[in-house]
Amino acid sequence: MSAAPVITVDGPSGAGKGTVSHLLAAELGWHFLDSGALYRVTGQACLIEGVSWEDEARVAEIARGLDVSFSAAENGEVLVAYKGKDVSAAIRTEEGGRGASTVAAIPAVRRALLARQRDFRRLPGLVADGRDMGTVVFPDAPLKFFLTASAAERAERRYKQLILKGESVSLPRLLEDIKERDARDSSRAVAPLVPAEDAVVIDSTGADIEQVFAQVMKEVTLKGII
Ligand SMILES: Nc1ncnc2c1ncn2[C@@H]1O[C@H](COP(=O)(O)OP(=O)(O)O)[C@@H](O)[C@H]1O
Ligand SMILES: Nc1ccn([C@@H]2O[C@H](COP(=O)(O)OP(=O)(O)O)[C@@H](O)[C@H]2O)c(=O)n1
Repeated sequence: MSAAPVITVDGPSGAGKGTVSHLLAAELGWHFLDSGALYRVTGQACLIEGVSWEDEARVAEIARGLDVSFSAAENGEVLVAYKGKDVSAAIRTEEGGRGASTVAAIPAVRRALLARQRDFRRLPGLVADGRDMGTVVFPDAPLKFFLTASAAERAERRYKQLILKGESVSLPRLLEDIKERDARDSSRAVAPLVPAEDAVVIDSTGADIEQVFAQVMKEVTLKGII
């Protein structure tokens, strides 16, 4: 039997990857991989276990043995647990994002999480959201997207999202954070954030979710996936 098909959705923070990937997985009835959540849980596990994000050997050890589980809440939201304890809210904070991008720069951490990500590939198909889904984890995916938008617009989207969750955040600080994270993700030696050569690049600056999703569905149809 041939491997299940994969559609990859990569791009920087706040580009709309999670939103578009969820919509696409629901539309196709496919599985969904939130690879960022694995890096976020690794960062969170370090905080819980008292391991510094900079201690590469110990962080890699945590990633190798990561006791993480995903389940669906009654309201349809995805619950993420570490050692059986709900960490869904903690991993989505600004600090959670910083931790994730710090531990994600450690090559041994990326190696440790590779097989775990590939295990999500199951029939009828997988939508995979991340930074290196199309370049490293699923290079043979038949359809790859790279979503992007200006840093200012992505910071504003993130600002609204965190304010709605009741976090007190400042827009200038978020913009700095996004630029810092872009630089760290793009310049790291292993699996840097770059579009795959065969990716469809969509810049959503000034476009709303419906417009972006329509563009994505057009490509899905062109590829004959539906
Ligand atoms: N094209 C868009 N226009 C406006 N807001 C968007 C768009 N795409 C996503 N958003 C909003 O921006 C925020 C970040 O989107 P998200 O999908 O979490 O991005 P990513 O997964 O790339 O970090 C969410 O609140 C989402 O509703
Ligand atoms: N495939 C992936 C996914 C996330 N990451 C890292 O994990 C961090 C958090 O990822 P995310 O997708 O949850 O974050 P957002 O794009 O939603 O801000 C990113 O800043 C990346 O540094 C990665 O390196 N590779």
